[in-house]
Amino acid sequence: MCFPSQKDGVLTTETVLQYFISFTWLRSTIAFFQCLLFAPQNRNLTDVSILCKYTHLHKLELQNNKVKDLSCVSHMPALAILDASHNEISEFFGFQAPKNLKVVNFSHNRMTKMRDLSEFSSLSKLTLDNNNFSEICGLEPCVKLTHLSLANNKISRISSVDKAPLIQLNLSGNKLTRIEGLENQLNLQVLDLSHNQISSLNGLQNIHMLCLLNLQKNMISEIQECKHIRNLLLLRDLNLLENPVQDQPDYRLSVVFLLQHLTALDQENVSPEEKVSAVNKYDPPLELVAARDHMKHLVYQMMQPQLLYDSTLPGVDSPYPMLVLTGPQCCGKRELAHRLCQELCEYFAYGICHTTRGAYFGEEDGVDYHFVTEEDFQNMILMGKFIQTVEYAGRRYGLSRDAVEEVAREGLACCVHMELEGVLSLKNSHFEPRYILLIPTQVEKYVEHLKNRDLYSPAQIDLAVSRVEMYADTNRQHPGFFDNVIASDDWDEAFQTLKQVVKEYLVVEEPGREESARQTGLYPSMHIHTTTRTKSGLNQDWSRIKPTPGLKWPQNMANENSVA
Ligand SMILES: Nc1ncnc2c1ncn2[C@@H]1O[C@H](COP(=O)(O)OP(=O)(O)OP(=O)(O)O)[C@@H](O)[C@H]1O
Repeated sequence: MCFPSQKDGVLTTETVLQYFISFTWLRSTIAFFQCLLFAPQNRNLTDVSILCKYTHLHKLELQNNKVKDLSCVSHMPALAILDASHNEISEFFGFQAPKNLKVVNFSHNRMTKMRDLSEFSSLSKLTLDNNNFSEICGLEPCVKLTHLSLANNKISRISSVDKAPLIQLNLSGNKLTRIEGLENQLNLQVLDLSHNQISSLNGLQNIHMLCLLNLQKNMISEIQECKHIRNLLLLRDLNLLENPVQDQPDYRLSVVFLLQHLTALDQENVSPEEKVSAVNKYDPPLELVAARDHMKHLVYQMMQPQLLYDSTLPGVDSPYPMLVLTGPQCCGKRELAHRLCQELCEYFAYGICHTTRGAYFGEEDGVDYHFVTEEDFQNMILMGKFIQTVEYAGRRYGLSRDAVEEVAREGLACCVHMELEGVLSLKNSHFEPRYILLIPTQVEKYVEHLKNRDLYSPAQIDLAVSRVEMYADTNRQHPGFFDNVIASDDWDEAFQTLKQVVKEYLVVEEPGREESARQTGLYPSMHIHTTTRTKSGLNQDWSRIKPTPGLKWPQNMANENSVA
């Protein structure tokens, strides 16, 4: 389009005057031009040299012309804002520096090489999109540069931006293969690295102010890459569209789980429901795990032909007496369970769980555990054999109905040891055991003990130690959840306390008669002391039992043998 005053793309005085906007400020009584705006856009201008005369220009907008030479800017010492986008300029800052030049837009030009910008240290916003730069350089002196955009160039490395206090950086549409040189960008809030060939998010760990990260159309293929940005707690908006990672199963839920502070992922809001589903899937609360476990075994059990378990029938007044020792791995509960079953063998027998882990040296199949294969364990689940199961350190453990039943048939109460997840699951069942927590109170001693066992890797030791607090916390948060809590630092002491506690449960009547009864084969009546609690810690009774070793308990034994 040609203007009357514009001949062959040459800017003339008439045109200049047409587009001037001037502000007059009064300082004392003298009026003078302080700031001028000029906007001859879309005019096919090729020559703007006439602007040399306008030395007071504050803002110059020349976008969408055909300007090649910007040397006129050398005569504008007051220039603060320069927009020369969509022109044909090939020289990068080919003019003397206006002292206060702050904002420059050279996008859509023909620039190929950056140069040292020492004279342009006031620059705060620099837009260089759609040029032909293959390297970022010369920006070190720009210590006020907060916005830098170099989209759609040919840059293959991030460099030279170390000292710039960037808030926004756009390097979309380049040839980047990795994220580097951003370690010191502590203020960066918006980062656009879309349309590159980046395959890892490594390098973003330190950018703690980052709020928006665009990585659309890159080469990120692993969900685990999100771990590099997991600690960026201000990150709200992440775009991973058109990356191979999107083909991973459960991609969205996994990312939402790993980055729970996100409010938008791939240009879609992350809903609270999604966050809950993600947590329930990847780190479900213990209660949920237990409820699922219980439900699973109940369903599989119901699918089997129903058996009448005469020894462990539930009853409102007569729940089967059972003792559960719980606590972190290797806190001594297993040893104490065995010892208790030996010393109080007329009341208790050890409930042998199943496990998929291999036997340790000295362990016996059918004594410590039933050692089974993964496949056998799975089949047992499908056959409805288990009351509860857990996965611990990659191995599976389960208490079978038969294990309890075997003990019950002997007229004894079953004593088992298990982790907290097992307790939670068991609390959903009709069994109403006594739960005794054995907890290490001296962590160093506990660690020492774990190490001395020579069985556990450092990761396993860390896991076990980290769970001590979980037990303590459960005890604090849910008073009554455990019937008793015993410090397990010294196993002998712990055993004495345990025995005493258990004897308090078992109120043996007329102890003097015990010996004569034994001699005559008649056992004293004994009942388990009644206290008030429930599955969650309130109102549960242990029924009175009268064990007759070697004999099968009658179905309604508890009622028959109740001691008034
Ligand atoms: N059926 C079960 N349900 C829940 N937890 C169980 C079950 N059986 C065993 N466990 C627990 O799983 C954890 C790992 O058991 P494992 O026997 O492999 O450990 P360990 O190294 O011998 O330690 P510990 O001396 O505590 O048994 C232990 O804390 C154990 O009590």
